[in-house]
Amino acid sequence: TRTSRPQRLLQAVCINAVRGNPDSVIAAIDHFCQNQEWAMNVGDEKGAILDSVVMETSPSTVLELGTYCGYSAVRIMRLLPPATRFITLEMNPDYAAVARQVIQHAGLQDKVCLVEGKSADLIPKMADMFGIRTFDFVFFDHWKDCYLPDIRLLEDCGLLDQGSVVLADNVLCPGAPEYLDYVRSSLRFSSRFYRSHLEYTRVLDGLERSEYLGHRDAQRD
Ligand SMILES: Cc1ncnc2c1ncn2[C@@H]1O[C@H](/C=C/CNC(=O)c2cc(-c3ccc(F)cc3)cc(O)c2O)[C@@H](O)[C@H]1O
Ligand SMILES: [Mg+2]
Repeated sequence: TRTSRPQRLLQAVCINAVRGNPDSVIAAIDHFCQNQEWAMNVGDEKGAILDSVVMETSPSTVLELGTYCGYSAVRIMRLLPPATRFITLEMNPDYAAVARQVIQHAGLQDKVCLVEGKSADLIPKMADMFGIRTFDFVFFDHWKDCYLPDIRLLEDCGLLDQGSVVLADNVLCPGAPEYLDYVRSSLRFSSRFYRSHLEYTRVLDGLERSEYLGHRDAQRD
């Protein structure tokens, strides 16, 4: 096929969403994925949980791993006050290009900082590149086998502070078992699971919210 699924998703946004209206962009993507083609956006059911965790955290600095088409970036940014720093990392240039246009259609292009590259390469550069000391809120929605190495990397780079919240998508489907074992057994995190469903389906899935408790030692046995 000539166009990719992200390009067809972007087309649906351009046709059906009102420029400058983030909620209409979210609705257009959800409609496209429910009625035309499934795509791996966090979706409306898990998206509502994402919204509530963002709002209760009221973060000053936000990091997202795995922009894809920009759906969760729009969901998060539409809730943030003007001064909030929002950084999203995407390794695939084609997806990044679609995401920039989706975010622009929502009118949020001045708020987004979309960096192209791999999380493991970029996380150690966050302080130097953006003068960010710590992130108050981090959303994991990239390759599931990167969740564990990347939360360890965030800790090692000192990018998590006491009270920082890491919210991870898909901990049941496709699943991130090693990540779950780690955050649930570590004395440095307090974790809780939000039961939900895989986007646009009835398949069980959920989000894990892990709050950083500070630099402690030891593991829970
Ligand atoms: C280390 C690194 N650095 C930077 N960008 C990175 C990166 N690793 C990946 N990315 C980027 O992030 C997105 C990838 C997201 C991966 N998400 C999923 O695999 C996923 C899959 C499903 C799913 C569930 C049931 C099924 F039957 C099929 C699929 C649902 C989901 O919600 C998912 O998130 C994609 O845009 C990729 O380029
Ligand atoms: Mg996901």
